[in-house]
Amino acid sequence: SATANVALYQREAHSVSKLAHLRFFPLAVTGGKGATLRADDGRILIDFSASWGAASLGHSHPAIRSAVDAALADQAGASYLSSANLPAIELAEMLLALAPARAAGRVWLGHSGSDANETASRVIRAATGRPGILAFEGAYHGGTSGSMAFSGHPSQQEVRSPHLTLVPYPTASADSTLEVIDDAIKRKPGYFGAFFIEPIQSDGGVLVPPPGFFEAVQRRCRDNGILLVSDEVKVGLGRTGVLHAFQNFDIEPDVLVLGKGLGGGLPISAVIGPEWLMNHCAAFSFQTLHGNPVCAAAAGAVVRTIETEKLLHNASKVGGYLHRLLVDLAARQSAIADVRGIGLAIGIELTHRASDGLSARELTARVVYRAYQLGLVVYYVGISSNVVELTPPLTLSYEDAARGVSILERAISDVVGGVADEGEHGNFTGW
Ligand SMILES: Cc1ncc(COP(=O)(O)O)c(/C=N/[C@@H]2CCCCNC2=O)c1O
Repeated sequence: SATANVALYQREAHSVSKLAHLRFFPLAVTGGKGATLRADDGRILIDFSASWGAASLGHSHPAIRSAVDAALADQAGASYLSSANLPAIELAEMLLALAPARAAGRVWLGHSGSDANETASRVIRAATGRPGILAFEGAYHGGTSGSMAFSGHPSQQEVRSPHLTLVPYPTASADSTLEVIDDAIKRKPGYFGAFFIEPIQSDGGVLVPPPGFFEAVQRRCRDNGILLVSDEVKVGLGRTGVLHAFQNFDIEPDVLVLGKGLGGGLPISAVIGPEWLMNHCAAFSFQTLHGNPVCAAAAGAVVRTIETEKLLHNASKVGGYLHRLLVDLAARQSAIADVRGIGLAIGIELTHRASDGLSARELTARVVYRAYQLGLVVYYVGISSNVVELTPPLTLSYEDAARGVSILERAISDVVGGVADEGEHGNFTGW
């Protein structure tokens, strides 16, 4: 019942800070298995978010449990700063073997996508002497000062670097964005050291670039000595049905950034880049628990399991099935303006409802809240907060995909039909 949730929520309100809250409904989780979460009132909910893509193997995956247990049973220290450890070395070797040739030099291990992107931007500036960074409007590269500094998401306006040049994300035509890029590079030759891209721009609204766009971006980077950095924190590691999301295009980045799903729910990230860059100097970017054997072992289990359980295939097949179900749903629900994405990285854009003056943002907040009430966990993204984002575990089954979509359909119908929501969603500000 809702009171049980509120009870745990009330306990949380008297102990846990709200500084990290990005809340859409009063979910309190006490457990989880596969693509489901158990709420503290005993309800089992389908999880179409996987905690923003981190639970890549779903919840309580045995491969992660046994890897973590083994790493803890004979713990090789708790950091790779001042001693090497086998799990971190094994993980680095695995990631180098999977990395694109241009990036296959050395691996830095961190805790999060934020510290990984921050490290990549800092070391590129230090190693090239070029302070300028190109990135896209709407891009989310992190929540630390150093990674917000070159993000373009509206939630991160106050901390932008003066060396950041944001370019518009291309919609149908790439030409106008390419002109902006050409102009920026021409004005400041030798100034830009890095161009940060997300193969699919997630928090900006699950945006897929027009064909040929990233190839054109890469040509400009290569022609002007600008390193192409693929931020695959959310859509990498199999989510789009191929190992690296950049492989959906004919490009090869110079630097690859991984996070979220790399640890399967444990905090670990990676920057993979050429040796000249990644060995620029020692003692350059470190935090105490970086490269600890437990998280490294979990990540090794994730990378191995993607292979052994053929999760690229599953992401592609179940992702395609999910996409088709949602396109069919869009034909029945005028509130859905677009369904887009690749594999198990999908965005459902909702549009405003002229009939009752609900803004797209308000409609989306109500749909997400109602879906939670009906048993589906899903959040929204987008520069206008009107895109329902699906980043379920890569292990998602056809059955759970179908169950989740039918709940989503009911949620949309209830909100559009005025059935749902006693206004409680208003207590949750989301972004
Ligand atoms: C492409 C991309 N790059 C870097 C990050 C930052 O990762 P961390 O939140 O692990 O520091 C993210 C994080 N994305 C946010 C995390 C916070 C909640 C909002 N939704 C996200 O997925 C990201 O999507």
